Amino acid sequence: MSTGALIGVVGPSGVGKDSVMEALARAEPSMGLVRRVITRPADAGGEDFEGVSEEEFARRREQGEFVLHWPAHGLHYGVPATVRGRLARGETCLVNLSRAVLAEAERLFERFVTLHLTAPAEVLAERLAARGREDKAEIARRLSRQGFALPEGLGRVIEVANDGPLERTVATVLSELQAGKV
Ligand SMILES: Nc1ncnc2c1ncn2[C@@H]1O[C@H](COP(=O)(O)OP(=O)(O)O)[C@@H](O)[C@H]1O
Ligand SMILES: O=P(O)(O)OC[C@H]1O[C@H](OP(=O)(O)OP(=O)(O)O)[C@H](O)[C@@H]1O
Repeated sequence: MSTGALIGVVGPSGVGKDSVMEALARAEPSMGLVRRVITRPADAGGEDFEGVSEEEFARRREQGEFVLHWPAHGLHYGVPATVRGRLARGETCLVNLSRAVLAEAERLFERFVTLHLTAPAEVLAERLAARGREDKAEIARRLSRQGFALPEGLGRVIEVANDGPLERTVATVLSELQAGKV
């Protein structure tokens, strides 16, 4: 069996990373979602994640339980190393990443694809307000990162606008992935 591809989904806050990942997994049952470990209260809402304390996160990091980890928005995010077993069993996995770890992810995973989602600034602002997980100040901080570019020299990048219906984004992503025979 061939190794599964890891699809790292990136883009500015509010662009729809989690929504697109969930819709892709619904549309294509061979794709699985990676549940991240985050130092965020477990009942914050939004994506399905495992909420842990700072101490527990540090303990897991030191034990090598994360294959990737990074700080952002005053939180710590970790990708459980168990994703390696899933990929080895041929599963295609979707994971929400920071743009800052893409080069490292390419080095670590044999079949890595970046899915870069985009949307106009006013759409991001409207969506973050409607999502309601963060207060106004935190939304402003998140919006200020929207211009943050992808690192130079990445291998395989698929860029898709998520400014229309989710179904359209999903169809475009699936056809781009198939075109590249991921
Ligand atoms: N294509 C879309 N059309 C309309 N609303 C969307 C679309 N994609 C995402 N949303 C909404 O935008 C908000 C932010 O989406 P989310 O998936 O949390 O983005 P991100 O993970 O990139 O911050 C959510 O309330 C979600 O329901
Ligand atoms: O370095 P960046 O590419 O800007 O990404 C920073 C962080 O933002 C996102 O987090 P999260 O999903 O918690 O926030 P979001 O839903 O508001 O994007 C993403 O998953 C990273 O953890």
